[in-house]
Amino acid sequence: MSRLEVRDLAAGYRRTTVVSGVSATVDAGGWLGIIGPNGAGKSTLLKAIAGLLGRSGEVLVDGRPLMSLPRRERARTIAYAPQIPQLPMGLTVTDYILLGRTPHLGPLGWEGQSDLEVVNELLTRLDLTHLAGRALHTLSGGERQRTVLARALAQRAGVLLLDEPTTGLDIGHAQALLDLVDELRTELGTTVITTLHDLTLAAQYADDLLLIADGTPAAHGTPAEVLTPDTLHTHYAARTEVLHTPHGTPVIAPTR
Ligand SMILES: Nc1ncnc2c1ncn2[C@@H]1O[C@H](COP(=O)(O)OP(=O)(O)OP(=O)(O)O)[C@@H](O)[C@H]1O
Repeated sequence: MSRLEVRDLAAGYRRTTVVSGVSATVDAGGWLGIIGPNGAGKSTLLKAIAGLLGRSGEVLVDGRPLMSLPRRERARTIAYAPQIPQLPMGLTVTDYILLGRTPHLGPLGWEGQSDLEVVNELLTRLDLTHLAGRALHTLSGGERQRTVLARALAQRAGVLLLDEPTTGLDIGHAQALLDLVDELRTELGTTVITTLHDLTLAAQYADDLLLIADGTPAAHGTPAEVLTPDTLHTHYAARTEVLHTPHGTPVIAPTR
């Protein structure tokens, strides 16, 4: 169970600041969706939270600064799946997902039965079992995407950061993935932050949404509070109608 707190975070590349003024708290088992137009800084923010970019401000997990944790403990604390991963192409799907277990292996680095069970469950849940022995470079885009997510989920970290996890996935595989993440947060108390372009999916899974525009927070609240036609017009230059499911969840319909 991990509570994540981001305090006045700013980050960028070389001398250019891309995101700034970001503060947010995600309770243990909570789900924060980061949304915003192309180039707004969502991926940069996620990388900065993961500790992969130079930044100012603070990221605390259960009150402890993330960067103060030893490397191995940090890997058990926070897992990150990038939008465009660099893959070691020679590996098989199973061996690649097993890499996610590295922070949990014993001193000799051998994987045990419990590690293999975690990997097998993910292969099943993400519809990858038939590809278990395939080399990564032979996978389709959606298969590769599910494999990358499986590796991040195998890490069983308390905080899960997923950058556009449904990109390239068909609607069924996208739902299966988000359902699995949702189960992890209810069963294990995993705290989740995802960037998502699909605003309807974001509204269905996240407790809260943080809208980033031009590198700064433009709106933060429940999906119903953030996803209004006015906000979408202002920040996305989009024409939309906001419908609602019988449960009251917003459904974003583009209009002509
Ligand atoms: N490695 C980099 N070096 C320099 N600038 C970068 C780098 N990566 C991203 N940027 C710039 O930072 C800004 C924010 O990029 P980022 O990828 O965080 O946006 P995003 O909101 O995730 O966009 P998208 O929705 O298009 O994926 C953009 O102007 C981008 O060109």
